[in-house]
Amino acid sequence: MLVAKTHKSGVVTLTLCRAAKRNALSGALIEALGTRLDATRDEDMAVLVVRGDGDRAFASGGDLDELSAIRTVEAAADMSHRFRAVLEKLRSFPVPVIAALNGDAFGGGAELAMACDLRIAAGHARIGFLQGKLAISTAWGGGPDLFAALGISRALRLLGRAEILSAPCAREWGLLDAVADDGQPFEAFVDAYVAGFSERTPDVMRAFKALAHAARIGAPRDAALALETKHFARTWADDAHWAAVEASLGRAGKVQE
Ligand SMILES: C[C@@H](C(=O)O)C(=O)SCCNC(=O)CCNC(=O)[C@H](O)C(C)(C)COP(=O)(O)OP(=O)(O)OC[C@H]1O[C@@H](n2cnc3c(N)ncnc32)[C@H](O)[C@@H]1OP(=O)(O)O
Repeated sequence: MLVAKTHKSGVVTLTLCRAAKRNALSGALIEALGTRLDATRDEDMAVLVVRGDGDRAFASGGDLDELSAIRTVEAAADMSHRFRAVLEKLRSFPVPVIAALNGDAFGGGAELAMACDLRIAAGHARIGFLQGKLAISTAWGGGPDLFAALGISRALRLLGRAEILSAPCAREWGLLDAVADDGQPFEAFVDAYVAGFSERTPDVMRAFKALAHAARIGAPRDAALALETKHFARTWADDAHWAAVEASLGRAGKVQE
């Protein structure tokens, strides 16, 4: 199995299972990820976590052995479209997607991390857009994502110098949202971070993700506002809202007089 799926209280986790090759993104692995995402999107969950197996790599990039068979402009463009289409499934996934970097995210692996809404990492993890070193540019939407996340100068610096950032440095730059403390087991760190989201109702997390996606794609303001009203009205009228109001007023379970 190339992509394993586990469930835990409002959280679905997809794990890239190719640790022996440092979770290098082969065509089969990317296809398996796309299939898993399609089969998962309608499930009842607050958040999706994507991680790599093992502790060396989240994903070491495109599978350099396999991709070396691609030699023409047309075949390269086709590969770019096919792989990007799978990463788009993460960008438009109906609930927030958290990349949990158990290890390094390099090249296409960094693009995969950027396709997620949030990134958290083990202390030893590194992130690097190494494409320039291989005399290629980004291919799967990671370039635009990086410029949106870091601004022009920092993104160009990372790409142009093929710099590798340590997790603490990436955290400082805002590329990572959280980094595990020294000695903190990675699973416990991920669980603790994710718990802050999984306490929310799946509907509310879908609403927040819709707004996040609108922001990512630069949706016109009118469209973003229409989305906001649609989701707000639906969540407002939902029983979960009134139960939460009662609980916050300390009236949970009391009979109304
Ligand atoms: C194509 C492009 C794109 O954007 O599309 C990119 O991704 S450009 C970026 C491409 N990525 C990279 O340049 C990073 C390449 N990988 C690494 O730097 C390293 O493997 C680390 C990720 C730091 C892990 O180092 P570590 O010492 O733990 O493992 P290692 O280097 O011995 O690798 C273990 C096994 O995984 C394989 N392996 C590692 N990365 C691979 C990759 N990207 N494609 C295909 N195989 C890969 C190695 O050949 C080796 O296979 P055997 O055990 O059979 O010998």
